[in-house]
Formats: sequence, C-alpha cells, structure tokens
Amino acid sequence: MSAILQAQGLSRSFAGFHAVQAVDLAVEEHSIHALIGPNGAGKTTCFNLLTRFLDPTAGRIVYAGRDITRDPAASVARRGLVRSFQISAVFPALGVLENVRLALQRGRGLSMDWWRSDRVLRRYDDAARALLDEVGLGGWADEPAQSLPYGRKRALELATTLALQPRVILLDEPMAGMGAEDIGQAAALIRRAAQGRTVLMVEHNLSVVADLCDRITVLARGQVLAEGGYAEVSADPRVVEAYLGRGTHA
Ligand SMILES: Nc1ncnc2c1ncn2[C@@H]1O[C@H](COP(=O)(O)OP(=O)(O)OP(=O)(O)O)[C@@H](O)[C@H]1O
Repeated sequence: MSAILQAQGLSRSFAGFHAVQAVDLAVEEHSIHALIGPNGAGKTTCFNLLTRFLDPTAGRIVYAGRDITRDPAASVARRGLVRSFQISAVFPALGVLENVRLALQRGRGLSMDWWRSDRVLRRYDDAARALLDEVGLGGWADEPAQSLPYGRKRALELATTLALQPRVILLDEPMAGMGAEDIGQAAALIRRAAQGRTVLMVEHNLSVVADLCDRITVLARGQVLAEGGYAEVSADPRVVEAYLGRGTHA
C-alpha cells in the first residue's frame, strides 16, 4: 500500500487563528479514510486545503507523487482529486440521464453547448447509463432530477462526480440530512464507489465511520489528535475526551 494523498505540516491561519496546524495525513490508495473531530476542529478547512480551494499558510500536499501545494483547484480536479460537489451541480429540471451525460461531457473537457447537437450527447449515453447502474439509479434515467427523493439525489451527485473519473473522491458529510434507510443505502454506494478508487470523507455519524472506513484521522483544534482503525481511535482517551465524550454526533 502507498499513500496517494499526503499532507505534510499542513497549516492555515485566519487572522492569527490556527484553524489547521501542522497536519500530517497519509491517505492510502484504495482505502476509505475518514476525517472526524468535534465542531470547529478544522475538517472543512483541511478539505479546502487538500482540494486547493484554499491556500495553506505552511506545509505541503502531495497527490499521486506530485507536489500540488500551489496548483489550481481545477487542475488537481482534472488529475483526479475530486471533491464531490465540484462537478455535482445537478440541474433539477433536466433528466437524471441528461445530468450524467453533461457531467461526462464536462469531465472530458468538451464544450457545454449541448444545444448544438443532441447526437453528440448521445455518444455519452452508454457511459452515463453505466454510471447510473453503478449508483443504483438505472431505473430513474428518464425522470427529472428534481423528482428524485433526497437519498437518490445524493446518488445522482455521486454519479456526476464519478463521471470525472476520479482517483480520489473527497466527500464532505455525505450522510448529512439522511434518515436511517438512506444512510444504509449511501454507505453501500460509497463502498461500491471506493472499489478501485480512494475515498476521503468527513463524517459525523460514527457508526457509519466504524462500518465503512479503513482508517480514521481525528482532528481537534486544528491538529491531529489520533489516527488508526476505529477500535484504536475510539479507545484513545484523548479522543474520548475531545470528541466521543461529548456524545454530540454519535
Ligand atoms: N474563512 C475563515 N475565516 C475565519 N475563521 C475561519 C474561516 N474558516 C474556518 N474558520 C475557523 O476555523 C475553525 C475550523 O473550522 P472548520 O470549518 O474547518 O471546522 P470543522 O471541523 O469543519 O467544523 P464543523 O464540524 O462544525 O463543520 C473554526 O473555528 C472556524 O471558525
């Protein structure tokens, strides 16, 4: 196993406040890695740094053997480090299949002038249908995106993300707002999407993390507090104190 995504001494301050401080992180290729921690721990800031939405104050980010610390966000996304919402702008009035076709077209750097030729878009039909099958939306292809129930909309977002052919998918609270049934389905979906890919996710639901993630990094006050498997980190007294002890997200 080798790390596909690494942060070394990653730091970001806002007007002197250390939101992320000297974070070292190594995400192994083909793993599902969780970033957890109490509110304000720095998880979203870390995501923003790793996906180059935000410049670090210090530190280094290496993706697929390349230093991307100063690379533009669009360029790292093109190289396969993709945050789920980045291209998941789902067009509600368009059909489910059309949404994925457009994402495929966009992912391959083609123009967005879809009105020009329906024939051109049809070339993407097979690939789009395969992606819909992958996320369990095969039966919804012709429905308008806006008619999908909440959990299915998230599945469509994932399909549009997969259309960019990511090597690493970053998911920011993928289960947020879901009920128990949707959570089970979404977990199965993420596990499937992770086959042959790598997933880094921020997730508050600890039973999801326990079930799904190979490795967990716990952040608190901008720093790495613990790292390991779920059994290991959940038994760490510092984690219990800083996070689990509060019982806010379990
Ligand atoms: N643009 C900003 N300007 C000033 N402070 C910021 C900014 N972004 C984040 N912070 C601060 O940095 C800290 C970490 O925030 P961040 O959103 O990364 O935490 P988080 O772990 O994602 O929290 P949550 O679980 O609540 O989403 C917080 O104290 C936050 O107020």
